[in-house]
Amino acid sequence: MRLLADENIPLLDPFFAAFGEIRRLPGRGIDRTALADVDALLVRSVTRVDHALLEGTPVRFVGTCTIGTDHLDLDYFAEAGIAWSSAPGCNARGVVDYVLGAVLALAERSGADPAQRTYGVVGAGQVGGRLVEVLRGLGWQVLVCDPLRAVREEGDFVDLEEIVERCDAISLHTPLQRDGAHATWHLLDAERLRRLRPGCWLINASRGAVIDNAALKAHLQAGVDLQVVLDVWEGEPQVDPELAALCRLATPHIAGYSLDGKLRGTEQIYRAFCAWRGVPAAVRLETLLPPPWLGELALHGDADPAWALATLCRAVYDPRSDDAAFRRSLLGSAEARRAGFDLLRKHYPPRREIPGLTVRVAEGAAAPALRRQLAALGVRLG
Ligand SMILES: NC(=O)c1ccc[n+]([C@@H]2O[C@H](COP(=O)([O-])OP(=O)(O)OC[C@H]3O[C@@H](n4cnc5c(N)ncnc54)[C@H](O)[C@@H]3O)[C@@H](O)[C@H]2O)c1
Ligand SMILES: O=C(O)[C@H](O)[C@H](O)COP(=O)(O)O
Repeated sequence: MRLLADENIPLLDPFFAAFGEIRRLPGRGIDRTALADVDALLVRSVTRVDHALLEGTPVRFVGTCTIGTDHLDLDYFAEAGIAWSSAPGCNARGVVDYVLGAVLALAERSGADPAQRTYGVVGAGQVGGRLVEVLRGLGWQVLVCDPLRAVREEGDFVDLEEIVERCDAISLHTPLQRDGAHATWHLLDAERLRRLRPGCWLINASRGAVIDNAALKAHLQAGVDLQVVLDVWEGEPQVDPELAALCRLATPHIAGYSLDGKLRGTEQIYRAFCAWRGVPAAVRLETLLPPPWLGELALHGDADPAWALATLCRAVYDPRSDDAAFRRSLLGSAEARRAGFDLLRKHYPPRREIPGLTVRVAEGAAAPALRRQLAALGVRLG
């Protein structure tokens, strides 16, 4: 059996070497010629996998080690009888940690208390759903917009217009859907951007085109008070440096790039591949995932919970370092910027997730509040 894989997929050998030959290529370099004798294709999000790529090739299985599937032509797969799988939820926690880090950075910069804002989460699936749980667990006010969930289940959902009008921090977590009743392409268009509350924090770690980037740039250039954090960009890997300069935080589509999330992505595709082959999944991620690097910490029982929240989150991950590296990469030519976007992602420093922490809290006046907060963050209590 021959497998072709994006070279940025980690742990290919431990999970897939037993099945046959594994060839590796940059995800953007995978073409029909490379697939001429390939049975299974393993990608991340940068390879468009459709009729044009697969027609006439022997590929019968496609796995994407990512949450997003907007780069896959699923209708064509169904028509052509090609088995496929994505990795739902694999890096959702990485994105939650990114949003927390972004919120804390915006709060520090503006002097605002993050606990006093009204958060709006748009899209409450694997990522947004976890984010809502964490924010509400912290005792923060959160409005949730997810029209697809709203028709399926009881719950406290609001529409997008209410999010736009009432929230002073909005985080987008929808898939990119170009058409249909719940299309998300340019969900935040010029008109909705205009109606955002002054001083609003707007975070996009979903897909670039969920916000109309040209409209956003024009809006920011007009001097509107809007604090924007973008991890994803229309047209990436080409990023508009003028738009990036207008953002408070700008990163190269790495919100979900925790080491844990990337390895989970490969494992989930390995499991789907084994199921497709009809063989048991013998390799276990637990044996391959390194232990948390920041293991155990102790907090004084009188520690200020707001200080503890910021300190613990930042100790695990602070998106400002990714922002600084990305801004440096945007100084060169258009070609260098495009290459820089992919290089930063290819050589991304391993980062772990907040729930890997174990924290002991000594007895003290703030101990109950600290324990509640740690539980909300998903931290283990030692
Ligand atoms: N930046 C990153 O590194 C990164 C990492 C992971 C995922 N993502 C992106 O985030 C997206 C969300 O991930 P997920 O795992 O939560 O996906 P998911 O499919 O689990 O959840 C998406 C949610 O959005 C809702 N939704 C769909 N259309 C909507 C609309 N018009 N308005 C409001 N809600 C709508 C769905 O009902 C669903 O509950 C992915 O599709 C992917 O594009 C980005
Ligand atoms: O959809 C996802 O899982 C994320 O956007 C993921 O971070 C994409 O990873 P990439 O393909 O950019 O390596």
